[in-house]
Amino acid sequence: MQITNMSEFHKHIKRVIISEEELKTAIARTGEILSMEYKDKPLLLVSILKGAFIFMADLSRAITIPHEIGFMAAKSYFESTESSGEVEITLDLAQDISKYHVVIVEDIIDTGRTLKKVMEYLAGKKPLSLKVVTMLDKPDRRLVDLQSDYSLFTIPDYFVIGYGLDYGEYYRNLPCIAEFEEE
Ligand SMILES: O=P(O)(O)OC[C@H]1O[C@H](OP(=O)(O)OP(=O)(O)O)[C@H](O)[C@@H]1O
Ligand code: HPA
Ligand SMILES: [Mg+2]
Repeated sequence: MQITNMSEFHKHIKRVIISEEELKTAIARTGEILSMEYKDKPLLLVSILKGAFIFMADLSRAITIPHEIGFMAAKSYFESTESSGEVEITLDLAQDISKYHVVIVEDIIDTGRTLKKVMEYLAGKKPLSLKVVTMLDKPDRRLVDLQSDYSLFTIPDYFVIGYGLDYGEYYRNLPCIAEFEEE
């Protein structure tokens, strides 16, 4: 799929679910909480690309204590609103994480498959501790029994786009979270 004109682009944006202002407020509050929780500890934020890139950039700037950042990439959704069921890790971390308290930064937990795979992988590298912060949690679609430690918004079973989240690689640049309109 390629979207090259604005009417095609807008046609798939059904309605705003979470506004830019609501996101900003929630991220600022989460930054404060993490800054207190990890004070005087070696903190490493690990973002799961691509979806978490905008949340990661905002959250890192909302955290006022010293910390490092790292990136992994995982993919299981292609041109579909359904998970393919196969999570592929396409980019590995560059750091040795054994001397860090690691916080995984995710954009969304949906079926939970991506997070499960990433958590198992990172736990095997024996960090000092391992927690998860997710911008969005969609518990109705969970297929794997896991929860995040910090969750900014719980959403119903809608396929959502914006603020890093895509459909077919588009819509990551929307400044809010919107419901995707299939056709
Ligand atoms: O809980 P799950 O059902 O596993 O879904 C959550 C994952 O799916 C999306 O990634 P995607 O595969 O779309 O890759 P992307 O981040 O590059 O868009 C999203 O960014 C999460 O990482
Ligand atoms: O609702 C969603 N939107 C975009 N990407 C996703 N990956 C899992 N769930 C979603
Ligand atoms: Mg995606």
